[in-house]
Amino acid sequence: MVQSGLAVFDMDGTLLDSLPDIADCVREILASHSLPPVTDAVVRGMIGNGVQALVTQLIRVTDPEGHTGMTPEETVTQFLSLYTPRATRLSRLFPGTEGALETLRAQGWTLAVCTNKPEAAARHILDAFKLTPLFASIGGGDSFPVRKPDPAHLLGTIAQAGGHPASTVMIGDMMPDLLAAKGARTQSLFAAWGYGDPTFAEQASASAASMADVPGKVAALLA
Ligand SMILES: O=C(O)COP(=O)(O)O
Ligand SMILES: [Mg+2]
Repeated sequence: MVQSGLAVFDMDGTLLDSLPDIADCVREILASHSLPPVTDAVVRGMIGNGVQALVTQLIRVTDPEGHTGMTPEETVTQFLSLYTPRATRLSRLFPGTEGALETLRAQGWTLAVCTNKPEAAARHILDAFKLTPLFASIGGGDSFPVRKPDPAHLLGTIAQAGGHPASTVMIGDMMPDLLAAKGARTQSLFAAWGYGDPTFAEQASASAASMADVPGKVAALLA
């Protein structure tokens, strides 16, 4: 009998390789302020803490002296209006994602998403990939008063899915995912295929090299 519980997935860098669309929107914002473009590699390290954090880092890196007058508030609005409608133009699920989710469901796991992305954008993306029906709850970065790394974001997502922290594994690629899991007292699985530094694995209960590894790894964590 396979041990099963609740598997909570982060989105960007875990389910979805969202970097190409996010980086394109970032470059469009920079061009609108006559600033030079940044590479995908620069943007990669800015993803995972929510859109406010991405914008704050972007302004710090590209316009540290404030010559353009771009403000975090206006830039968040600009980013969301550019990104939300085209979030799946270039972005793709990581290899093996659909198969891993189907295997988990067949083994009796309940699935959820806990992302710092705004809930509307997250739902738009899951709908586009026809994944929405697989998830018992979708906790976005604006669904609760706080977001990862605050454990209340993960705990709220778990409660909405009808789960319990003791039988939950949080799967994610960045420190906010692993810190939220620690705070919520769930198991955690580091998504080594994502955008995080490999050393983040030290902060997780276990590490997976690819989506295909996830069903076996989460089962082992709850055994
Ligand atoms: O940084 C974001 O906006 C989203 O990141 P997450 O899906 O990895 O939580
Ligand atoms: Mg992530």
